[in-house]
Amino acid sequence: TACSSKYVLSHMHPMWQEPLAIPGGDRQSPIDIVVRKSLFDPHLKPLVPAYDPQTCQQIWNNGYSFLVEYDDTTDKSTLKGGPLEDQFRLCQFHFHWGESNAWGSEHTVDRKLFPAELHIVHWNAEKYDLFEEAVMEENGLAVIGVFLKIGKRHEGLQKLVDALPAVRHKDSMVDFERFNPACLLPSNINDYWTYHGSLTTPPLTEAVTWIVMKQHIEVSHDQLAVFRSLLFTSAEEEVQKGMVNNFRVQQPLRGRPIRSSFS
Ligand SMILES: NS(=O)(=O)c1ccc(S(=O)(=O)c2ccccc2)s1
Ligand SMILES: [Zn+2]
Repeated sequence: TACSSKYVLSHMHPMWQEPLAIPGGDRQSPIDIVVRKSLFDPHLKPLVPAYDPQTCQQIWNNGYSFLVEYDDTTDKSTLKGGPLEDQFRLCQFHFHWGESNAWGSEHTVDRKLFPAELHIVHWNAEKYDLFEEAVMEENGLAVIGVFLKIGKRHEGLQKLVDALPAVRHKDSMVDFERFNPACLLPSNINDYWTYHGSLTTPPLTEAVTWIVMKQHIEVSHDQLAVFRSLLFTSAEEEVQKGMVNNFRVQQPLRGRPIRSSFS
């Protein structure tokens, strides 16, 4: 793939070697959100996530992060409103985090780094028949980003944390049921920034309407420590590598507007 999984030895050693050039790559993610350069857009609507926890299927380690995957063959779990013109289907959520609480998020706000970031991934099932199609289209995906801070224990997250030891190695998977990702959203989901960008892991396609929440959620130090107990490597590999710093380096804004739903 464009980005091999080699380590880049740098201060924050993100996970992989950056490709030299992405075809047409002037809408890459993540970015730094410069608050004073974002533009309040009064036409942005409230976001309407409607998730059915019964569509939750499994949790697995794909060697980049751990993902909780949902049945996206029906419109039972959807996202609409906000900057979106169509109705999108929930397909998975995952996180990015650091080896220390000093960094780990992919997006930053006025250069402020958070210890981790949640991504809830949806695809445009109104315009496309398959996820694989949507991934290649500019209005194909919508990802909600939520920053995590270290603080009080997140009760909703604990069910997920308790399942992580079962998916310690790359390619391990276990059933996971009745988890509603809405419990991971901040209390105020009406304050967000939105811009057009890309996937932050291969294939890095510029298919994403990003919706980054202004309000963070809190998780405990111990909960985030369990994320760091996961491994990038499969059980067979002799050298085990801890799954940390699985974030991409920030990308140039290239003049893109960042709109805010709040003034
Ligand atoms: N970090 S991120 O939210 O930008 C992201 C990266 C990859 C995905 S994907 O799982 O949708 C996907 C998409 C295409 C191929 C494989 C996985 S979402
Ligand atoms: Zn992500």
